[in-house]
Amino acid sequence: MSSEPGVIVVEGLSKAYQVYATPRARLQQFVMPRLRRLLGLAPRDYFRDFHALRDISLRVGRGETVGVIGRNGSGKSTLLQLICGTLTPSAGRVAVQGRVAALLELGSGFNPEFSGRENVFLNAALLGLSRREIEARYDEIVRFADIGEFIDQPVKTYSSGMVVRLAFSVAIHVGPDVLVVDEALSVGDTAFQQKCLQRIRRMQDEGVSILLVTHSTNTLIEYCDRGVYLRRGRLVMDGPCREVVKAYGDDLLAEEGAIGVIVAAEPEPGPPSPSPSPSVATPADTAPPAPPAQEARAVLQIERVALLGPDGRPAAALRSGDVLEVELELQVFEPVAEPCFGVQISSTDGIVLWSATTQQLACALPPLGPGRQVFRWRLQAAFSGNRYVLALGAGEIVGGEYKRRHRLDYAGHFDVMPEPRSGSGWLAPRPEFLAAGASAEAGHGG
Ligand SMILES: Nc1ncnc2c1ncn2[C@@H]1O[C@H](COP(=O)(O)OP(=O)(O)OP(=O)(O)O)[C@@H](O)[C@H]1O
Repeated sequence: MSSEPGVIVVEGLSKAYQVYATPRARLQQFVMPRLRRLLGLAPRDYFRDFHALRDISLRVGRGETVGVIGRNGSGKSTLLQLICGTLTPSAGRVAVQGRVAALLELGSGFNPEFSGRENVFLNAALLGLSRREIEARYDEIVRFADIGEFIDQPVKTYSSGMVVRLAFSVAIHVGPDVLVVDEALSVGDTAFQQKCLQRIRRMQDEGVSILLVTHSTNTLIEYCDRGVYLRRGRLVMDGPCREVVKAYGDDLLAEEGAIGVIVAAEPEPGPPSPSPSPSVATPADTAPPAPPAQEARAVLQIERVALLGPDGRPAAALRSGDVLEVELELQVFEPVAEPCFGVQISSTDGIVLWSATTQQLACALPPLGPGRQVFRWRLQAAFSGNRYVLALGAGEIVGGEYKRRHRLDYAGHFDVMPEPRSGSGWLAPRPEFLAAGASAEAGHGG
């Protein structure tokens, strides 16, 4: 690690949780060691250590914004909590300079019995502001949170969005040196998220150091100076955002499996089924999931996807311009009068490159009866050398509009091999560069 000073310095940080196999083991751990000691026997443990974080070192400099990315359970929240001091490390050290404002677990800093107003004063005081300082900022805090009359109601009556609005507003108005945000923004509505991100930009300009956990690779690339990638409690990469996003995307795709793997997805609600049940994740070549329970039926469900190359065989790599077929097997639970299918192609960092529905493409499809059916999207891979991620949807036209009943956010991916003497990126506009000749007028000086 470099010897540069940091506003946040983390060195050799580890956190182990004690995990009990059963509630009984927890009770045994409470009682038995004392008993064994009384009996003169050597104590033994009834738990095992689970390492949520292992040997993490990183620095965040003044005015720097660092984004932390990783799959669920990779240790992101644990890292943030250790940095904020709400958890104690099992090994290593954390040093943070200045006032730290944190948005950790939703509303974790609020007392639910107190009103919003009382919580503002309580929170800001805990962050070191005097009563006079809080009074001077109070109106601005309330204006930014924009939760109306709720400010005088107990926080336990707030929606999760309101809690985030107030918590974020307090955090940004206490004049922090360090802002730590754990995915909290994803709870707010889009307009509020934008307002927060604009404020984050302003804080960056003011030299606040920011540590941000995000699942959005776009937010990482757009707002962070550096990315930190955690995988199963270990820091596997600390570097430029695009490289971190690429490594994360590669791992994600590798772990989800090769072509034809279906990830779990929620069928979307639709009449006549009252409440849909989640589908089961199944690799393409294993048995399909059992149909949803009778009382919680979905209209239809995509159960298998395969990506086929120009020869009709499963393919993971294509040449630019090849024809690609995306085969999907559908389980239809209820008759569908006007079926409709959607397809979306994205980059590995989640940017939608193209999407379409059969309705947009004016493909009139016959009604579907209950049972299994197989369909194919035929597409041309008119793309540059890169990796592409597919999402699929299926549903029906109701009142002239596409109502999606099931979506697979990840329905597979494919690589288009880079061609010699071509550009890079996503599009393949088949460029040529021509010398079109000098204009006669210019040549004669007008
Ligand atoms: N109190 C606890 N006792 C035991 N294990 C825990 C405890 N808190 C967290 N863990 C485990 O530690 C690991 C890391 O959890 P953490 O919440 O830090 O991950 P994360 O990357 O923030 O996940 P997510 O993206 O889902 O929020 C997980 O496997 C989690 O189950």
